[in-house]
Amino acid sequence: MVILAVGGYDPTGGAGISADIKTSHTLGVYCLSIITSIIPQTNKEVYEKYDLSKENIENQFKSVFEEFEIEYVKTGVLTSQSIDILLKYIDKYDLKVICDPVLASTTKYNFVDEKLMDKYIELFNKSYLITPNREEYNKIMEFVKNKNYHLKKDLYILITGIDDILKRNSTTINIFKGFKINKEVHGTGCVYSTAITAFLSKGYKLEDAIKEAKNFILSSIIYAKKTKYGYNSNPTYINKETVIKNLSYAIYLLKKINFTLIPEVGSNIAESLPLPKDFNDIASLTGRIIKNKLGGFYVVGDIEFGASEHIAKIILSASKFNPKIRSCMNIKYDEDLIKTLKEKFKDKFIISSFDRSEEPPNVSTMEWGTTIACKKIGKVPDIIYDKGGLGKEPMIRVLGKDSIDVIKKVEFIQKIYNSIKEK
Ligand SMILES: Nc1ncnc2c1ncn2[C@@H]1O[C@H](COP(=O)(O)OP(=O)(O)OP(=O)(O)O)[C@@H](O)[C@H]1O
Ligand SMILES: Cc1ncc(CO)c(N)n1
Repeated sequence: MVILAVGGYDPTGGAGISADIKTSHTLGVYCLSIITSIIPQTNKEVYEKYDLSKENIENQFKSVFEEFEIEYVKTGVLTSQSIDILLKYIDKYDLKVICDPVLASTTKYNFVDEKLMDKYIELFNKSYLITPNREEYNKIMEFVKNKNYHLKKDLYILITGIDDILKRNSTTINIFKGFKINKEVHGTGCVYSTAITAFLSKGYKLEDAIKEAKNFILSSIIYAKKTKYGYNSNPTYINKETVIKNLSYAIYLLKKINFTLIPEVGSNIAESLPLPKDFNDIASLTGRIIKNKLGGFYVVGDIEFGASEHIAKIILSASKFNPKIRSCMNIKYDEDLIKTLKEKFKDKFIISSFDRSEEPPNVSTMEWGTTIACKKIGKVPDIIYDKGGLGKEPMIRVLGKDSIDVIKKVEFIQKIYNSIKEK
């Protein structure tokens, strides 16, 4: 698959063509790119907008259409000259255009004047989908009304916000629920519209492409790159395939460890999609990791989504505190081990706990216990333990950013346990 991104260049890589290429590449789609303007900027301000000449843009178009067959085009920051050229190519190659109408930067630098708005209306009427944020949508509709213009009836409009509203012919046809993450991230509009374009180029139907791109942009925000003045979106794709691969490799790694910290009830390891809503967003073993008679262990069952409740509840609660925590494994409790980890490895492991005797009635122990353990220290710990209760085995739970991270922590903990027991 190939897509073409036409937009501005942001040297920090947070928005524009750089973000488009990273997004497309992360999704396995080859991204051609045409630069309309060079826009030096930070997350605090835009320094300038240097528009490339009509001749140069014309040659950029000529080169990519000479070398490749292109069906989908995503647009970012455009200029009058680039829109004029694009309009010709849309007709000549019957292009499907996804236009992200970037009227201004998040730092309030205007990219568009009235003359250019006229051109944008012409482009919208030759586009498949436009993806304005709420402010841009209101400006476009006011401009259309004031100039007595009309938008074609079959134009899809995705109004982005936290929830995104898909309209066609002024009728709402779907709403894509979001989840506010407390970060102001630069370039989310670019990444989102490019992700939609990439999924469309893979053959996804529009609403499926938007749904998948929504998961993609949320992951890209969760894993956004901290910069001096803010955050840059970090195109990140974690889907069911990623989770299953991680868990499979994690179990492969576990089998290389002399893992003996197996509780009587057995162990399980689970990993979730980003921002899991329920058990179905979390994969684990359908069976358990259980001791065998030779001092080793068996891994029983397959990896399936929805297979775990106990460990899944821990992840569902922990991810509310830190959406980067997507995995957990329960291992055997040992008092000396916890004591040693607390005294000698506090720089490596953040440890918290809960006391079952303090559990209120009618709660899920794992949800209540995980929440208590996180609230106690104001973050998600690496280890949450409890000393058990009536008919309940004491337990250690190891948490991490994914199941491979968790296994590496378990391997270290096992070595500490072995060193204690050898003394
Ligand atoms: N902090 C956030 N938490 C959750 N979702 C977010 C956040 N910021 C942006 N998004 C999502 O990213 C997508 C695009 O973001 P937005 O609506 O901000 O576009 P935009 O204003 O064009 O972005 P930009 O101009 O920064 O490129 C939307 O689906 C929105 O829900
Ligand atoms: C180059 C570029 N494209 C898009 C945006 C929108 O944020 C930006 N700030 N810079």
